[in-house]
Amino acid sequence: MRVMIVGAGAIGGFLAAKIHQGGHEVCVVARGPHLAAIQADGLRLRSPDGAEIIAKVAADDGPERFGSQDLVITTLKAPALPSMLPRLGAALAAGAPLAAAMNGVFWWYGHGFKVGGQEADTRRLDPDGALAAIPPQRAMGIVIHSTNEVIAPGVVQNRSAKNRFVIGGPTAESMATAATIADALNGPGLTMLADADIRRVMWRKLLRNLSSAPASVLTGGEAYDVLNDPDARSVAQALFAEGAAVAATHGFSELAQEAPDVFRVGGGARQKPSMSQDVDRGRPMEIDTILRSVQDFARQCAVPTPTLDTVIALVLLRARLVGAYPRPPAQQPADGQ
Ligand SMILES: NC(=O)C1=CN([C@@H]2O[C@H](COP(=O)(O)OP(=O)(O)OC[C@H]3O[C@@H](n4cnc5c(N)ncnc54)[C@H](OP(=O)(O)O)[C@@H]3O)[C@@H](O)[C@H]2O)C=CC1
Ligand SMILES: CC(C)(CO)C(=O)C(=O)O
Repeated sequence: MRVMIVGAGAIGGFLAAKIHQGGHEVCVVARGPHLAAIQADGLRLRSPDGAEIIAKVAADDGPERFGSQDLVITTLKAPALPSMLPRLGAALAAGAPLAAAMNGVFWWYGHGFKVGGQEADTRRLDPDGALAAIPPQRAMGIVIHSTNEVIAPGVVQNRSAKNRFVIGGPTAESMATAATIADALNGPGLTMLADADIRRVMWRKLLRNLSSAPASVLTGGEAYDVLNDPDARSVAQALFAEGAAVAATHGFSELAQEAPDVFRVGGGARQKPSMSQDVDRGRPMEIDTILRSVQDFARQCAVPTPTLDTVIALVLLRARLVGAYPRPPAQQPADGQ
């Protein structure tokens, strides 16, 4: 299979190395010193035990020169996807599916998915309509259960004992394609499973991100700190409960029962959630896909979310102060100020 990974950072680097190891033809789109290191020495993936694989993959700063692919996986942070899309024409020309491996709500989530007689409100995720150009039968999402970080240019450190990726899409046709992709990619080095109920899988992960990421953004703590501090933990539990109440209006009421697992003593990664790493680096944050989309769903179904509303307001301010989220037009400073 010819597979392109667009935005081969932490997650994309893991996937590229593993898919390459599985015998597929892999090319990656990256940039800066990370790209230069991949081009010079290959993509290096380190396991938690220190073992390393080096994947000699083709790499460039754009997708254009690689030509048509059988599968395009984007592992860009969500805010970067719309501006990349117009550049993917050649890669997608032969009808390749586009799978987004990401946290949060997929832009296609509402396609054919009614909540109280209305399509779920995902307008915030595609305000300019760029992503709507992807035909739903070729649109896919990958839910990630794997922790990785780019620790040096060209070097990805994996930090999970188990790494599991779950793929699915919004239509019967995209689900059939997702099953074919999972068959092709799943193997000893990579767990890639298809799930026809991908929205449920998405929510399970989303509730975990939603619970721990905001307090980490606001306090600088790791996910472990947020989930084990007696005071911050109650904020995380309230966020989980509100998110689970929203998920229930979408038909996923059993997810509320997972709270004891999420909040078991000693749980939570010994690493800052990626949204918190982004605010530290002043990089565009996935606030719309992980937080505000859930708030939009809540408003559509009249579910009260007082804790979520409060933390979103504070996270937005923190993000705006470091330039990681746009200010509303009314708050743009006047010339000369
Ligand atoms: N890391 C993790 O452990 C987990 C991440 N996720 C999710 O996975 C998704 C990907 O996250 P992650 O891998 O951590 O993110 P990274 O920032 O590590 O990877 C994204 C990569 O895309 C690159 N990039 C951005 N724009 C362009 C462009 N125009 N051209 C070329 N390269 C570009 C970035 O470069 P640059 O660095 O220069 O911006 C970066 O290397 C997110 O949705 C995240 O929430 C989910 C579970 C765990
Ligand atoms: C790895 C994990 C689960 C940590 O919260 C994550 O999804 C993230 O960093 O966004």
